[in-house]
Amino acid sequence: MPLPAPAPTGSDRTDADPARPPLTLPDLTLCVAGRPLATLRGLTLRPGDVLHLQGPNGAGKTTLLRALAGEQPGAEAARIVSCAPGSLPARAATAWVPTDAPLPDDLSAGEFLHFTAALWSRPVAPLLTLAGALGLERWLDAWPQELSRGTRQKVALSAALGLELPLMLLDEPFGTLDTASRAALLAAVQARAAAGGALVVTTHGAELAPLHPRTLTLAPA
Ligand SMILES: Nc1ncnc2c1ncn2[C@@H]1O[C@H](COP(=O)(O)OP(=O)(O)OP(=O)(O)O)[C@@H](O)[C@H]1O
Repeated sequence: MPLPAPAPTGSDRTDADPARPPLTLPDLTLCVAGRPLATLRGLTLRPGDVLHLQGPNGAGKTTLLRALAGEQPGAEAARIVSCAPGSLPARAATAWVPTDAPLPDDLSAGEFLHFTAALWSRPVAPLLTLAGALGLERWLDAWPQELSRGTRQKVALSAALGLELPLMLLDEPFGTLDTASRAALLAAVQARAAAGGALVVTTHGAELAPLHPRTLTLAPA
């Protein structure tokens, strides 16, 4: 399950720090099952950067995000807050929202937001504020199985963005959202960046264009 992750404590705490860029990606070849998939030119994401990760279907966008989240090999050379992907400090600094993010069956949407905030030792207010902006008030007492796909995604996005971690990895976050919710999500992404968060966002569309993001296009290896 992408969220929650271990709660950061003591020296693991990774609030935005310009001296520790949220993400450093060297030139690397992304491999899946031992086969080269895509090549990346190196980049460093600093607090406030929004990176639009783009490329055709099958280029490896999701694979790269999963590797950065520490869920599979492939990006061992990357550094997240100066630490290896999958390490505790890296995971403590990263909010990862895949497409169709799973939610626990035994928590209502609101309970999930409270649980996530408590696990990360963060205030729940930002998570609830985002949930409100995404129109989730009437769904906070509902179980995941009662929610539509887009509504579940809004819950996961509210949890991830509301934690206000240094790095957010969002895979096709606009894909299941209605028009009003897309605008609310774009505003939330912009606010996180303005507050010093760094975000990597995949989308085939032009939703991020108003933010003038940096871009990284995956090229076949
Ligand atoms: N665990 C795996 N084993 C083998 N092949 C895999 C594995 N994971 C992904 N792939 C392959 O890697 C390629 C890249 O997939 P990925 O989902 O990362 O692409 P994407 O750029 O996100 O595509 P889309 O735009 O369709 O979401 C695909 O050909 C996929 O089948």
